[in-house]
Amino acid sequence: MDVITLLVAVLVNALLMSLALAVGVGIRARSGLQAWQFMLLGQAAGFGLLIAAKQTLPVLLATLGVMVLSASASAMTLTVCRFLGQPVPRRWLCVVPLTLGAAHWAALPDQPLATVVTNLTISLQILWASGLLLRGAGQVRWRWLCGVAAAANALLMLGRAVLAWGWPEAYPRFTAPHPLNLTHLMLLNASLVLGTMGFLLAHRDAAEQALVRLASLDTLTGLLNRREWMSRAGRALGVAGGAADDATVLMMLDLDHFKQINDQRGHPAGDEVLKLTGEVLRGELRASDLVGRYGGEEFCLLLRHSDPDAFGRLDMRLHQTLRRRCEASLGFAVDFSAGVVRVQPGEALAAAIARADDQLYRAKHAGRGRTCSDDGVL
Ligand SMILES: Nc1nc2c(ncn2[C@@H]2O[C@H](COP(=O)(O)OP(=O)(O)OP(=O)(O)O)[C@@H](O)[C@H]2O)c(=O)[nH]1
Repeated sequence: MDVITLLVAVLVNALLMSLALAVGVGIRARSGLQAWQFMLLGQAAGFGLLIAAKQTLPVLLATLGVMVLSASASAMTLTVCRFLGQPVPRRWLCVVPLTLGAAHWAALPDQPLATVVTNLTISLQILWASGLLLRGAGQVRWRWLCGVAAAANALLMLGRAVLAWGWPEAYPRFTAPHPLNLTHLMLLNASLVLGTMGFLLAHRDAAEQALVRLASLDTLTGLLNRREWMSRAGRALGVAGGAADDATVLMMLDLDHFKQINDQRGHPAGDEVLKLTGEVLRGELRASDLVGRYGGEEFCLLLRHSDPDAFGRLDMRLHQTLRRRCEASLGFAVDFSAGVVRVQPGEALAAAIARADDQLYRAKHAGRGRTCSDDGVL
């Protein structure tokens, strides 16, 4: 087994995986997988240039090869940042390959020094990406897979830098048939495959999470949709065990004259009102409260540990804030009617909703813009 054969194997492997990703998953701009495709292409191009440098223009092609490999390591960090939703350190990702190119060019008359500079820089780049993956990886398997594969690869590169620095005669250059070179290239091949598998898993996880979000959230307001609210409220009330405490309050809320808003100002204005209502509800309620869009212009709230005074103040704030926000953003005020009940211990969710709906009906008939209750919540 010689180093050039292994290098060609890495090149072909990286090219094929990049192609397979493009064909299988497509090319979606700014996605993590797209950055990984760049990483794979960078590996193929970088090693291609290093092999070509053996035949012609050694200094120029080797320097270009080193820069491309460093850019490929930057693409790995970009991949990780995109999958983890972290800010991308763009400047660093560009500056490091350019600086390495200049340093390699300057150092090249001294081959061991060029090897040290190259291996040290790229190994630190890869360790950076691997650190991002492994820090706080918890139970996320793809992070361990990609992080450990990258770290092993980086550590062997670091070993090369140390050898070239301390024992230049024993480690002349990266194409020498040294056991470290052979081990590194085999491990690099494996780490590219494992990395591709890991990031495909990450891609699948992200798609799964997006589906769960889509299935549980109302797309217009960002609140829980009816099905998800019912299921969470049912659980919160402990339907089976009748665990509702006597300070659990259920509120059904319906925007007033909403049809008129749609008819007179257009459907988009109606949608804006719904979005603002979602924002007001999210802004005014506690994280422990459950709020959902029940349907159309109707919303439902389940509030735990709500005493009458606190609920009265919240109710007033909701009416005032919605009127004020609509006035400020849309130029007209919108109010709502609501019915509120205290959930009885052991009461089924559907029964509490029906009682709150009766109170809502009362509020509409009493002139709208108010909240009604018949069991002392207000
Ligand atoms: N813009 C918009 N309108 C919606 C949406 N969902 C339901 N609606 C409209 O909401 C309106 C509800 O009208 P109604 O049930 O008569 O209620 P209302 O006009 O608010 O009357 P009151 O509740 O009695 O004050 C209908 O015109 C629906 O088309 C939506 O997602 N966007």
